[in-house]
Amino acid sequence: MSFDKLQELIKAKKNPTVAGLDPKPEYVPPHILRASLDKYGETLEGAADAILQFNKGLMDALCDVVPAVKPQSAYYERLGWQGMRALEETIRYAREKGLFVMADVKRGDIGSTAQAYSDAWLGKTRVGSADLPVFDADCLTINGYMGSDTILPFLETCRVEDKCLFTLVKTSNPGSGELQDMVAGDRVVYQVMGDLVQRLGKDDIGKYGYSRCGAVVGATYPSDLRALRKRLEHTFFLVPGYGAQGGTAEDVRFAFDKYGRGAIINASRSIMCAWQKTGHDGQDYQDAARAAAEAMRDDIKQFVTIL
Ligand SMILES: O=c1ccn([C@@H]2O[C@H](COP(=O)(O)O)[C@@H](O)[C@H]2O)c(=O)[nH]1
Repeated sequence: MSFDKLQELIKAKKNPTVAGLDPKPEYVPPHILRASLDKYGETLEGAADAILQFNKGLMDALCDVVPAVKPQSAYYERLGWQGMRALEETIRYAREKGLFVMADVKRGDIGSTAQAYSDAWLGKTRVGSADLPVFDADCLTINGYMGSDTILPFLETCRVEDKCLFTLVKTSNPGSGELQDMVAGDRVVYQVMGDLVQRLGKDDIGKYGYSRCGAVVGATYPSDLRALRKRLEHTFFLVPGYGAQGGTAEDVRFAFDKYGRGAIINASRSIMCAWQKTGHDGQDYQDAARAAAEAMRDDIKQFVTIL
């Protein structure tokens, strides 16, 4: 069970947080960006090289503090195929460093296309008689709002490959309530989605009590987070929205079960861009990122004890 592996890494590092890798060239310290642009010019290749070097430096600094990284595919896609190559190399490097890789791609489509996405991100692509891993993440975010036929192909790949998923349930953005909070019979839409996620995962529960089918639940709606934790006892949560979006440790404490398990809290910009607040031109970006990740861990530890 892949959430078992994640839970064990969380316990070993005493840290239920994940560092987001959402790199824009503007977030890369000037000395790294300059070196890549000198080598490749002001090109997509230059920008992709810069974000890859930045990611590697961040992972070197963070790999003994955080259990996981969450690269957000959009920041790599915007640099074309060179960006996607940087993402593939980022994932490979993370795995070499013993980090659990959560690819944030929020994919979802009809069953046959969902299968192709899950081959690409979690499984293997068949070429002749060979089955070839592609991005090979440990875990994936998906958008399951097209229904169970979208989620099931991903879940089947997870079962075969011993991996796991996070499906969007109640997202952290200001407009999430426009659709997700709509009343649907005796429930609201995000509760319907949460119940579906829990039902689809229920036959494959790991040793810590969680299925392979997790949920994304934002830190920015703490009362919904608290109610969902009670409602979805077998569903592991990915909780974005801490830090840059205003979520606090007091808010995210509701994501955990009584053993301090069942959730991982994400922060991206507040870790990656920590160097921009130190006034040292980015030469200290690794120390700054590490200090930000340790501060987040210690902040959450005030409210959550991991057993
Ligand atoms: O509801 C959601 C779902 C996903 N995200 C993603 O998490 C990070 C948050 O980044 P910060 O810089 O820590 O705000 C980003 O990759 C989002 O795409 C989310 O924020 N909310």
